[in-house]
Amino acid sequence: MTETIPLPAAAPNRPRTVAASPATLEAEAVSAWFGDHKVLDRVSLHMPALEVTALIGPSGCGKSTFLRILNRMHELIGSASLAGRVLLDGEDIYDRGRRITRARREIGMVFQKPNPFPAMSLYDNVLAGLKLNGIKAARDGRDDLVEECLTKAGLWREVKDRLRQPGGALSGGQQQRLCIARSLAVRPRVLLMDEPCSALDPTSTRRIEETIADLKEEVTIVIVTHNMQQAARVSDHCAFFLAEQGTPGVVVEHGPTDEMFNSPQDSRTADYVNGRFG
Ligand SMILES: Nc1ncnc2c1ncn2[C@@H]1O[C@H](COP(=O)(O)OP(=O)(O)OP(=O)(O)O)[C@@H](O)[C@H]1O
Repeated sequence: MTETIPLPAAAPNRPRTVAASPATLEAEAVSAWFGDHKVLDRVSLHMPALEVTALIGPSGCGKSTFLRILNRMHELIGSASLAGRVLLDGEDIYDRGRRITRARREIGMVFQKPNPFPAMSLYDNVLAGLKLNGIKAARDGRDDLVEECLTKAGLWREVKDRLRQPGGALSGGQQQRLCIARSLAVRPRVLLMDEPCSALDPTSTRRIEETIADLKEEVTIVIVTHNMQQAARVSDHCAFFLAEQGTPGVVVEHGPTDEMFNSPQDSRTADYVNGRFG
């Protein structure tokens, strides 16, 4: 089925439309398996609208698996299964009556490694998600949509005079911002980011962090990061995941980021955020 999404008005000096409406995500008792290997055990987490939630924890504790469950990408893996519920503003994204494509459109994902279409123009890269999601953008609104998304992703000024160049011609950090622009074009309500800066240099990392700060006004953000300084800089809330001695990952503690870093309740959280393990 083809859908049409609201595009910016074409008139000059128009106010920019902000069509996205950030939503609260709620995970309720989420467990996950690959075959009979249980990797998450009853994870419940409130991820509020208009805020950035960081998922932190040592390698292999299930952060990426949890993130992929939040937009129904987990089920793409043949051996994968799950239990529990994920609510987007109170509606279960796994409800039988709900289309999987709707969850993927409303809850976008930015990956660790920037993945623009390298031979496709910057302009078409931004619009690529629309086609993939079966969304029709009116021809006369496309220029405005491309400008709007590149502006929100903090890339417009750097690329506005070379929109016909290929995506692969950009630096790694610019490619990652192009991917963010592509995600924004379908007006997601939540943006999931899986270690979006781990392949980037410190300057590009800082630019992405600035972009995250700007975006949280219009899209709920959930980010996985191994970088504790980054979690402290960008997030409002943090959840600390841990899988001890072969047991499935659980959330040991979650709460406002400053409390998690300055006065954690659990000694394992304190040890982790202070770099004593992981
Ligand atoms: N496709 C898969 N098939 C089988 N097992 C998997 C698959 N993906 C992840 N796992 C297992 O699930 C567990 C959790 O992995 P996951 O990648 O979610 O952890 P993580 O906390 O994101 O790790 P990292 O920080 O290293 O990315 C690990 O034991 C991992 O080996």
